[in-house]
Amino acid sequence: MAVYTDVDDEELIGFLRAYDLGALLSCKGIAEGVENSNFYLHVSAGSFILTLYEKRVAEADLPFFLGLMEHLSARGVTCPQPVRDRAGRALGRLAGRPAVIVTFLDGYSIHHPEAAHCAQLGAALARLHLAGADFSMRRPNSLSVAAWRPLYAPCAARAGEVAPDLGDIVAAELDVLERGWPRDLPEGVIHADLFPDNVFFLGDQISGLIDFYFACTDALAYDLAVCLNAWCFDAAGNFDAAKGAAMLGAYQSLRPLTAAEIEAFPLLARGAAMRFLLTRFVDSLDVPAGALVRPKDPREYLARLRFHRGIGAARDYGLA
Ligand SMILES: Nc1ncnc2c1ncn2[C@@H]1O[C@H](COP(=O)(O)OP(=O)(O)OP(=O)(O)O)[C@@H](O)[C@H]1O
Ligand SMILES: N[C@@H](CCO)C(=O)O
Repeated sequence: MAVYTDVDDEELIGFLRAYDLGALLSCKGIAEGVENSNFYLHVSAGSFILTLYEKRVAEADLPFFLGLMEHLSARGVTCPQPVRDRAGRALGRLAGRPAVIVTFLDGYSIHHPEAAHCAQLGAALARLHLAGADFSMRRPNSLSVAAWRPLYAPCAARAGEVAPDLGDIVAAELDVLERGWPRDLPEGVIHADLFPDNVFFLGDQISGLIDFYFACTDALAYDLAVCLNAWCFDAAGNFDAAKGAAMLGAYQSLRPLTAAEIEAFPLLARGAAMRFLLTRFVDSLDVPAGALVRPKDPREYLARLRFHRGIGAARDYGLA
């Protein structure tokens, strides 16, 4: 997260009056993340996270995200829980933005995951998919293939600011992805942004998952492709086959992929790289003045996309 919207102490104290959390002790902005404004909230009742939702989160989608966190937690997936006010409402309004208080999770994220962390993540992702199977709400993926061209088009003229060949690669790649994107793979609830900074560890075990604000109903294997991109490449953009095998193997030990998912995987991996390349590119052109945020580098995902374009078949990822 980040801080795009400042919260005035008086207003926060007024906001907290609706809750049974006691007095405000401190509230500090969190620099990590890029999407929403987040604060460590310390009140008499303990430590919490206060989130103000920013541009990419539609207020109408919040019941899906909050309901999903409650659903998954009830099925053994450790994730933040929305705190309800005395009237039973989880969603409030603060500093002109939709706002929610969620429980604080102990743990720390691993910035340079090893193969063992990737295996843990693969298993955690499969458990999330299985736990989400009976979640009754649906939310289409608003950042899937149909969204990429409209996201890119207004910024296309500035592609050369990131890399000389970015414009050519994106143009060619969008055609391929739009033409071949698989439509009939097994679907369910996906996290869609399960990067290392959204996974907490205690010791060598995953202790919790956070940041469900891109969660949606989409192909389960696409979620795995997002994670492969986020966890199994080194800083120079080289694929680490051992990490890939660890993640894919652990996932499949709990939820084996179908033949169609395996066949589609190379294209899903290209699409996942494209999604993060584009949001990073667009965000890098428009950092709000005064925001506490460290924008993420689109070139990391250009390197991944280049790698995936050279892949012949799923077996090159270690999938048979
Ligand atoms: N429930 C929580 N418990 C403890 N820490 C949390 C919790 N939620 C968020 N944080 C802290 O806030 C930081 C930012 O949160 P988060 O990743 O959800 O933000 P975001 O802007 O949505 O980020 P992203 O760029 O991953 O989309 C996390 O890295 C973590 O340090
Ligand atoms: N996880 C994303 C940021 C949130 O969408 C990225 O690293 O680009």
